Amino acid sequence: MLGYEEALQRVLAHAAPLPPRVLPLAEALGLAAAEDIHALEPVPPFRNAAMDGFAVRVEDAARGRLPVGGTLAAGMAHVPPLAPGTAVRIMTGAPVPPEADAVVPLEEAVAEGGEVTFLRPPRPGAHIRLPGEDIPEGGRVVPAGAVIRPAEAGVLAAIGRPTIPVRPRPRVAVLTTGNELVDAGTRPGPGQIRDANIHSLCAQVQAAGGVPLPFPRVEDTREAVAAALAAALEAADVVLTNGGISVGDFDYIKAVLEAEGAEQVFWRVAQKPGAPLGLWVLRGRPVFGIPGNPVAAMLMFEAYVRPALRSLMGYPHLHRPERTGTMAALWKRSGDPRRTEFLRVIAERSPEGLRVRLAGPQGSGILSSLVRANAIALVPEGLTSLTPGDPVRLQMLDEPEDH
Ligand SMILES: Nc1nc2c(c(=O)[nH]1)N[C@H]1C(S)=C(S)[C@@H](COP(=O)(O)OP(=O)(O)OC[C@H]3O[C@@H](n4cnc5c(N)ncnc54)[C@H](O)[C@@H]3O)O[C@H]1N2
Ligand code: MOO
Repeated sequence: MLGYEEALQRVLAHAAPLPPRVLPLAEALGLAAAEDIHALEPVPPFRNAAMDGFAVRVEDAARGRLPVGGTLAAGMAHVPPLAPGTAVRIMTGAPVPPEADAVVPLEEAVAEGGEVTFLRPPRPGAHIRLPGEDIPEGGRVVPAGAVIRPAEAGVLAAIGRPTIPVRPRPRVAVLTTGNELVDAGTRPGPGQIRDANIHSLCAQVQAAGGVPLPFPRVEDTREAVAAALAAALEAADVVLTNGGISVGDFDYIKAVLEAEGAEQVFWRVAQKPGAPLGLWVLRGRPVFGIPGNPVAAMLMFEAYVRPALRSLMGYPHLHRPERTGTMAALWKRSGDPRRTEFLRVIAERSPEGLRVRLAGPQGSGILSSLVRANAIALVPEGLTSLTPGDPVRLQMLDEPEDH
């Protein structure tokens, strides 16, 4: 059976960055630039004062008292020439007259009766900001793939780009299936349980940067599954189906996908939980068949869907930080050892490094132990136990992707 690493590679091979969209800066925040952005003009565009004070010629200022001829404010379109042997009051951001070669801050000047003297002679170029000293004309301000943060938004605005082509947020349809499910706000009747996964999966989509599209719950019939799938493919870039993907009598997802002519990328992976995970491509869109058990659903999202969404968004880093921890207690595998096992663990800093213990019982329906976990421990196939002191491969859940 297909292994975890190979399945992940196949997922990423079907998650090429989405076509760019030009978005206003505020909407582009957190998204990856789709192309290199260069400045068409220098920033700042003209010589201007870095301090409130006096614009002078250095040689005049060195001679002592100077008459003050007017005031230059930021935003003035026309700057009169600086007459020889005079100073002019100037405010931060105002254009510096071409004849001036220094600005003396107010704190270093004594102004009295229309004249000014300086505590010390200014250096040539003092407190004058030069055109292009921030960004030269033609300079690259944002490389393709860089994520737009507030600083990039500011720089882009400064070069006259109120919009930018970015990789957009993928719209992700989330379809939960199962006749036993009722809404979170409903008291379950006999045999019913609340639909936890629509909430956990939509939250995971949002946390990954995507736009969740929660669909009305899908009944366990072929017709209902087919209709929901068709609607989801209309509305979304990626479809997540949840439940109904195993071998039960009412598991219709796979059969419907096949009947619709979907290309199966894989179905079933040698892993626990999440063995029945599948990926199909239908009408050019990836459709993930995610197992219904609540922990399997969330872990499969974390292991496969989250990196895929990040890849669609053109992010440079797809994977959580990996560390090696040290097992603090015994863990014994139950069942077939020919599969990767994802354990919910708590990794705690200690002087010897990260000490790792289980976050609780590891059953596929026990979501509370995922609440406590801050890492996933990956146990490779073949290993039947971990004993105290054994090294263990960790993926850190609460830390941003770094590779
Ligand atoms: N004979 C076999 N039986 C099962 C196998 C197998 O290989 N052979 N695999 C098991 C594994 S592993 C899993 S995981 C499940 C996955 O099955 P499905 O994806 O078809 O999921 P369902 O049967 O629909 O549901 C499984 C379980 O999860 C509960 N569930 C489903 N959806 C939700 C939801 N939205 N919120 C909360 N809980 C949900 C559902 O009630 C079931 O208890 O199959 C095993 N069986
Ligand atoms: O693999 Mo299932 O996903 O254990 O619960």
